[in-house]
Amino acid sequence: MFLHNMWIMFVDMWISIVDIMFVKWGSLVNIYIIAVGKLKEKYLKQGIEEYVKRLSSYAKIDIIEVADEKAPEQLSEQQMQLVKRKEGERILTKITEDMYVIALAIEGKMMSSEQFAQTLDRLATYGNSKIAFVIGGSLGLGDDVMKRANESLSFSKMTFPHQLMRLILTEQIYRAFRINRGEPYHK
Ligand SMILES: C[S@@+](CC[C@H](N)C(=O)[O-])C[C@H]1O[C@@H](n2cnc3c(N)ncnc32)[C@H](O)[C@@H]1O
Repeated sequence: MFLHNMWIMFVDMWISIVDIMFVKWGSLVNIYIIAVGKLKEKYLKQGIEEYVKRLSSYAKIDIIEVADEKAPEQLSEQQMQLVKRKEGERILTKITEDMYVIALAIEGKMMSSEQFAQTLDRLATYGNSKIAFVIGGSLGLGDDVMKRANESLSFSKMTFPHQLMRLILTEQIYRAFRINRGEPYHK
């Protein structure tokens, strides 16, 4: 009986280790990029496709687009809030309970590529196999999405167009996996 219990414990422990390694090293990491609006520019599409292809050996990447609201120049503060709320509702329907959500926001936390790589590594180590990055529309992300986010990430104090942000993000995720694997990557 004692030996039997020891054997079960050993097998359980081994399964947990294998699970952690799978999640940590990519095979079970699912990355979602939830973005407002359609990607129109061909050169951006090509760039993103290239990084998604390169990333496929590390993780599964899903890019989920939600429709944007029309946001003409002369909107009142209230109308802008409404646009962000409607877009936010669409974003939230794509987020499941088990996702770790990182909202991209200018006022979010800035980090180096190495720190970003460590963040992804830490998430994978602690079993977060579903990581969702959220990119807002032309007016940014609404309060409800920011509340749901586990953390927010800034790529600088500058404002980037949301379509370009997708390309920058996919490149940085790819760079992070290369850093975490200790694989060469041009500086
Ligand atoms: C055109 S920007 C929105 C600008 C809007 N005025 C704001 O303050 O959020 C569209 C989206 O791209 C992302 N974005 C743009 N610049 C960023 C930056 N420097 N860091 C992180 N995300 C950024 C954010 O998700 C933002 O919601």
